[in-house]
Amino acid sequence: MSDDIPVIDLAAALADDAPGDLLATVRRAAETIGVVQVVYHGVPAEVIAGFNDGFRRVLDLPREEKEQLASPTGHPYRGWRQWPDDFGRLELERFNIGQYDDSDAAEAAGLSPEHATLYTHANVWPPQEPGLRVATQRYQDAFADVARRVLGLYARVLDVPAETYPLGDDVYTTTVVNNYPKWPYDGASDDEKLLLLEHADSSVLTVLHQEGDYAGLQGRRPDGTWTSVPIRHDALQVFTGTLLTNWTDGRLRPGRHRVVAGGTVTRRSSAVFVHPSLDTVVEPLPAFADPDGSDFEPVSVWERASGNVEEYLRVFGRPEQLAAWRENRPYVAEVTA
Ligand SMILES: O=C(O)CCC(=O)C(=O)O
Ligand SMILES: [Fe+2]
Repeated sequence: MSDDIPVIDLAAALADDAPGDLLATVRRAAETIGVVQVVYHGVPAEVIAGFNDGFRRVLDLPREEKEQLASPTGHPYRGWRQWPDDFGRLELERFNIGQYDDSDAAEAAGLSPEHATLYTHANVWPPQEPGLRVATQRYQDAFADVARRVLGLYARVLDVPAETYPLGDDVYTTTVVNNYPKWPYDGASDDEKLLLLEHADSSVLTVLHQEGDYAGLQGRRPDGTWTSVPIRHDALQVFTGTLLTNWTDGRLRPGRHRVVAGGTVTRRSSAVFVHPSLDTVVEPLPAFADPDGSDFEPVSVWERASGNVEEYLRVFGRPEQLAAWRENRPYVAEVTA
């Protein structure tokens, strides 16, 4: 049953005469499961296809060619990377893209020299796909715009002014393409075939696009059970991240999700994680703050972003990966199958 992850006509929900039951549905989802699908989201089909088709061709390249697309300095959030499980079996293949190509580009876009250091490790662009850089820029901007409009909708359904969430124009975004392998091990339960473990994103909102022939993405209901997000070619999935939960003092729930293996073709997804500008400190906004205090600690977007790589490697880093990062060289995981 997927009624708890509603499909929302975003244009209708943002219209002056939006039906009350549609707004009530949005509100219920935002206050419980923290995931909605949006249709009529306004992102042109060619923007989505330009990005996804390009990355599909990249991820379909022979492994020897993809190895050349790993970050030359071992940065875990730049370029191509594979994740084996503890048995060396491929769980996930990813391509990560930073918002700016390098620190010069970040400064040219108006970031302070300190903030521009986030981009010291440059993006990797596959020479096989010369159009991908521009296609990615369009995709990331269009998805950030969807996040802005969904935030406006979430203000509307909670009856607070549209500008309540100070996302601003200078958002901080990160982008990832996920490629999940076909699962050759039959008969396993969902818990035994997790390709991406349960988590909530640390964004304000994440806007995702999924492709494949099975509903591998699942959202966690408040009672702890799971519900799948059906594949709809016209829909984008929007997850509430922990920063929005903090801003609303817990009122809007983080969309906890995971990915289960299945299907007969490679499942692909791509996500744009949308955050406020790097100089924002996120804490409950006046519209939501409880005068008796909050359980939420202030979060500095800059401290989070700048500590991200070390934190990731501390939790998930394999010894060879850590060594590569310390020695400023590419890391390519050993994969057995
Ligand atoms: O592949 C998906 O549908 C989800 C990906 C995801 O949760 C993530 O990249 O954070
Ligand atoms: Fe996620």
